[in-house]
Amino acid sequence: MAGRVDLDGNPIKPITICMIGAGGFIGSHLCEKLMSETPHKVLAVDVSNDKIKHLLEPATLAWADRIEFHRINIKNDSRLEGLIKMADLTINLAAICTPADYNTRPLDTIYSNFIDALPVVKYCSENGKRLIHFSTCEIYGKTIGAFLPKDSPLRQDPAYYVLKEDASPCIFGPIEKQRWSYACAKQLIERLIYAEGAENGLEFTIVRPFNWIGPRMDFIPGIDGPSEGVPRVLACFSNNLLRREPLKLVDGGESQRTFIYIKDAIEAVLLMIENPARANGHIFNVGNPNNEVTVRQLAEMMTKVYSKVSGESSLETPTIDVSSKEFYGEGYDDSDKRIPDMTIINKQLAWNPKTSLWDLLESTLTYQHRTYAEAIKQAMSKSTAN
Ligand SMILES: NC(=O)c1ccc[n+]([C@@H]2O[C@H](COP(=O)([O-])OP(=O)(O)OC[C@H]3O[C@@H](n4cnc5c(N)ncnc54)[C@H](O)[C@@H]3O)[C@@H](O)[C@H]2O)c1
Ligand SMILES: O=c1ccn([C@@H]2O[C@H](COP(=O)(O)OP(=O)(O)O[C@H]3OC[C@@H](O)[C@H](O)[C@H]3O)[C@@H](O)[C@H]2O)c(=O)[nH]1
Repeated sequence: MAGRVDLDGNPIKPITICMIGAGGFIGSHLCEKLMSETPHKVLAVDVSNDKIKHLLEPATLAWADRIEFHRINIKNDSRLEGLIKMADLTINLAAICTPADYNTRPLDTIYSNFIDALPVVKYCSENGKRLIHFSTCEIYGKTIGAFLPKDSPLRQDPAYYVLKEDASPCIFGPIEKQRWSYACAKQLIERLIYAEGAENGLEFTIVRPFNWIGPRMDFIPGIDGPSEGVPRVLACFSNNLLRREPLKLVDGGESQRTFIYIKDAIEAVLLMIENPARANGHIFNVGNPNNEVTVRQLAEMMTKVYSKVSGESSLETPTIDVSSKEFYGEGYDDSDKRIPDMTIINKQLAWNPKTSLWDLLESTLTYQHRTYAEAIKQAMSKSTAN
């Protein structure tokens, strides 16, 4: 760790980071990176620490004095301001961020993504502390191209679909499509942070993740999460593969996504943490434009990769179609296509993703198989015995 320098060749000084939502998917990978590769200290705030237990125990771990867990619900805990004051930088990851919740629990979604984030912004601004806030690629909503006729040649023109931080509009559906409650709440908190920067000098960076995936994402229903719960697509498809049931394609699986390996994305976040002069005042897309697939293609690729890593044959009927109403309920809607423009992050942080979709699925599904296959087998044999 000695002799670490930033992108401008200046030595990096150890800092204290208040990380809110540190016990989640992204937080767990960020904590791991900070502990193993940097001298920084983390005040890890979350309601749960299951995903970072391996970093907290035993007390003999090399970094034991650099990470502290605080079980705090930021909705109602007066200790939050003290922790933000103690830190040099606050990173806010806390949110409800699974699409199945957006249309079924819109109030919780809006409170979590807007109201609960307000005190964090306020404490940072009032105490002159830097903030890295996690927003989302959903902020772009639908592409302009989605409104063109299906056979329009303009649909092939990147001007109609590539998503640029400083140029693309935010296009959401009508209010009754409650899917957009999340994107809209994230948009308003972005605008508030931006305004705090403009009017009160808050030093901020906003991150817009584009479908980061990897180990520890969400939960496997009935194993380490509620049996009726619906996680994001990686965990849904992993669950289907582990149980040898067909993968469900919502509305034909035609939507497109670009997936990025969590470890590539974490490299970008570390650059933001350690290069404040280059990151402050910016909004960054963080994704992998080279890894675009339709959800159907993702299902096909995951089926192949899982068969390779588990040694099990694929099902004769690997996928089935399901309507969004049946799968998510009333008020669901979808983003059609998400390709991040990379100009700003390339220019400011000289960062690029590295891992192909096949490779990232191979390491992630190896983890899923190793972690869950046995537990699923036991749960399934128990339920057939009953
Ligand atoms: N993973 C992605 O691809 C992705 C994409 C776009 C945006 N994001 C954003 O990144 C952030 C982190 O996402 P993630 O994938 O790690 O999700 P996650 O659900 O795994 O992590 C969120 C964490 O925040 C915690 N949390 C929520 N409310 C809290 C509260 N009131 N008090 C304390 N802790 C609370 C949860 O317990 C959880 O551990 C979110 O803001 C999300 O909107 C993620
Ligand atoms: O079993 C499933 C699950 C999901 N899907 C589809 O797969 C696509 C991706 O779904 P995900 O659950 O990963 O979530 P989305 O990409 O739509 O949204 C995510 O985007 C970025 C973040 O802000 C959030 O983590 C989440 O809103 C959607 O089109 C969804 O309808 C299926 O076809 N089958």
